Amino acid sequence: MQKIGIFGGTFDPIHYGHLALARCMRDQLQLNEVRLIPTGLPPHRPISPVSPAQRLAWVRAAIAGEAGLLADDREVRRAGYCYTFDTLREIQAENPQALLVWLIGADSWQHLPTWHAWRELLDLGHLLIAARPEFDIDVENSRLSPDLAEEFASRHVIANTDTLSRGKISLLSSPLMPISSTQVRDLLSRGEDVSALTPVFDLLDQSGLYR
Ligand SMILES: Nc1ncnc2c1ncn2[C@@H]1O[C@H](COP(=O)(O)OP(=O)(O)OP(=O)(O)O)[C@@H](O)[C@H]1O
Ligand SMILES: O=C(O)c1ccc[n+]([C@@H]2O[C@H](COP(=O)([O-])O)[C@@H](O)[C@H]2O)c1
Repeated sequence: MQKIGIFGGTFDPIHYGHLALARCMRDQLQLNEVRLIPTGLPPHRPISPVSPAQRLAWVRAAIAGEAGLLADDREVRRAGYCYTFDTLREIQAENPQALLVWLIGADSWQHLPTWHAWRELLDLGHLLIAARPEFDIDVENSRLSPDLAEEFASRHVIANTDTLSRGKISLLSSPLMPISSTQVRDLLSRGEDVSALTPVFDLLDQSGLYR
């Protein structure tokens, strides 16, 4: 069965943490491809002054020539808010035989109950959650909403190539990466070197953005 990885983000800008996660899901779960999908108009955060087209261009540059990683521009082209539910449904309709395997970080996971049609969204693919420093994914943790803990308990499986299945949730076995777009933006605004944090440091520099 074809297995399509889906990794949505603001990518404002893309960094090595994003790349590591995309490679990790591709390799560990033997996905045919992983689509990085920069969001256009995000429903849950302030609009970035950096255009969707610019963020997409950096994603393209960051993954150029890398087998199995693709940039998908559908959310950049979409008019109105970008909901992951719509994105997964579209990709499934275009690939009726494929299994969708979608990834979010632990911070996004904590906020999932605020997402559009979040329970139905969980039925559309196999969700992978990536650990992130300072964001707990421990389902015993009292800060996790009871609704979310309940969904996790009923859907959780250990991720491997045999257990991948629609409607399931797994923790991705990925290294903890203390890196964020916020950190990249902050360093750039102070004129500091970000070459250790993102492969597109030279393009960021040339753009003059975030200064
Ligand atoms: N270092 C990381 N570890 C785990 N997950 C991450 C990491 N960086 C980003 N993610 C996840 O990748 C997805 C897209 O992230 P996004 O593009 O918002 O980057 P970000 O670094 O979180 O940005 P910002 O600092 O602007 O919030 C989100 O689900 C987020 O949780
Ligand atoms: O569908 C939703 O309601 C929804 C709400 C918040 C975030 N998302 C998606 O989650 C991904 C990560 O979002 P962010 O803000 O952490 O970059 C990105 O693809 C967003 O489109 C989706």
